[in-house]
Amino acid sequence: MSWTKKAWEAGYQIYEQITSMPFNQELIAGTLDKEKFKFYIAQDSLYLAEFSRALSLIAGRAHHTEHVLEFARFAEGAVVVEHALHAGYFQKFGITETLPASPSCQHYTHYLLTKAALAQVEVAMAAVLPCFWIYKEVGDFIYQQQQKENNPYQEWIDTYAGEEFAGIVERAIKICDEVAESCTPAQQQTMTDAFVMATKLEWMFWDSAYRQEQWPL
Ligand SMILES: Cc1ncc(CN)c(N)n1
Repeated sequence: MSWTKKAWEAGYQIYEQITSMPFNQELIAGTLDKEKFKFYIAQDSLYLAEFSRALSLIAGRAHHTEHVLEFARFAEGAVVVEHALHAGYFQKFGITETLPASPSCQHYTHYLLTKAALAQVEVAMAAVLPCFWIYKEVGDFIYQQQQKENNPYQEWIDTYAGEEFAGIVERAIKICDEVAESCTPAQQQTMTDAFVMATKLEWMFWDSAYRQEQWPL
């Protein structure tokens, strides 16, 4: 079995819990409170800037030239394509102020940056994979389930359920399988642990947006 199949199985229960979260169920119905979505988009903008830095770090540490180039393209895509989506929502919902990163956003971005800078590069690649793969699966799930016309969150759904994003995710999965082949079983387990941890952090990010999480102090 390929490493990515094993990793997906290891994180599958968390993925299922993500699809049933109120944030995503209400996104499907188009009933999600705009304030919660605004909070999510503002935090996600902060997230994407750091995610792009993590991808750039991985690009610089990758062993194969093709992987260097792919991660550099992923880094560009996170800022150019996904940020464009956010810019549209910033305008649509009149988001002007820059908020500080929430505890969950900060925790997640620091986790990715730490792995990108300090972990074995294959583990760093595994840590960022849920950021691609979970979003694609959640995007597809929401797209298939959506019931409402004129969903205010349609652009978001279309981006993550779209073909362009699917192509990027396919490439990220392929690279992880390629690099996992040269890892020992113990290293592959460390990759899986990083994949599962990042999947949990995805759950926390959505949960924190729904609660509009604040710093206690
Ligand atoms: C928190 C989070 N994770 C992943 C993605 C998709 N790159 C995102 N936009 N935001």
